[in-house]
Amino acid sequence: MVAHVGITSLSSSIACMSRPRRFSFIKPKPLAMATMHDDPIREWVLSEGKATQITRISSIGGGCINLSNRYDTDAGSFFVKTNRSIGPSMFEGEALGLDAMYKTGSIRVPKPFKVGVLPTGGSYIIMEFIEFGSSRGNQSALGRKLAEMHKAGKSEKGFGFYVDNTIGSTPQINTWTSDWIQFYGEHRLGYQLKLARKQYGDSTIYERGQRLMKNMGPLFEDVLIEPCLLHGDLWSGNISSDKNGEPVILDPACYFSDYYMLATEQPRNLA
Ligand SMILES: Nc1ncnc2c1ncn2[C@@H]1O[C@H](COP(=O)(O)OP(=O)(O)OP(=O)(O)O)[C@@H](O)[C@H]1O
Repeated sequence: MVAHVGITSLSSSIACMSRPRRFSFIKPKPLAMATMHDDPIREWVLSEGKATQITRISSIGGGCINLSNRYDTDAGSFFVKTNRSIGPSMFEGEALGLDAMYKTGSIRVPKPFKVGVLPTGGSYIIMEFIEFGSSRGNQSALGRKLAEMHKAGKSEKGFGFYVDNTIGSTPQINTWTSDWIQFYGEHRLGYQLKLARKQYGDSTIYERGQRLMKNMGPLFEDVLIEPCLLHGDLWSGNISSDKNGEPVILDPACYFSDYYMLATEQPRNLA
């Protein structure tokens, strides 16, 4: 089983794993009660989503950070996440990640459709709704499909991503960097060490980390590391399967890096 064990998302992962999935139904508002511009989600579904009618909106549990809803319409179903307090940049990062993975034509991911701002504050993302199967699917198929994605998702800009995104709710810095050691040292290890020092006020681990960063170079002397597209937050809660048992991955924090970081978040020779 591929498991994400990054520092930032471990505690939120545990909290999320223990959450039961909950479904409840919300009666869609009749048109007269919600004018189109009051509700950009409804507006998108009834225009670019090509629906003429929303038949049901049901809430989906499972996530920790956002509210999730399924919109059933006469043009199929849509999956919608909203966050009442955070601006659109978190969902923009998610949409760019989903789009990058979708375009590799390898593993199944929901196609992102729209990100926007809610008139009452906060933001939303609309994407393809995927009907999940009952199991987590075939794990060797998952491994093969991920490898296909890594092969297909290449970067011409080096290590990083088009935007900074978030892992859980922690910012993830993706500044394009041509050298992997520099990228990993500065934007992954170094950034996390700074957060740990700020949050816990203990500089011992920070100083040890700085020493490690300075001495990483020789460990990778003869290793060729090519940037490839990573999901970036691949823990069991972000892996599922569709009705046909095909693996599906969700809720990414994508960036281009060493594919070995997929499983361990540790550089290969230090694991
Ligand atoms: N495209 C989709 N189609 C159908 N159901 C989905 C889809 N994406 C996610 N889900 C379901 O909704 C739940 C919540 O989604 P997700 O994990 O993306 O929310 P989140 O609040 O952003 O999560 P987290 O707190 O883990 O970052 C998932 O556990 C999954 O069951």
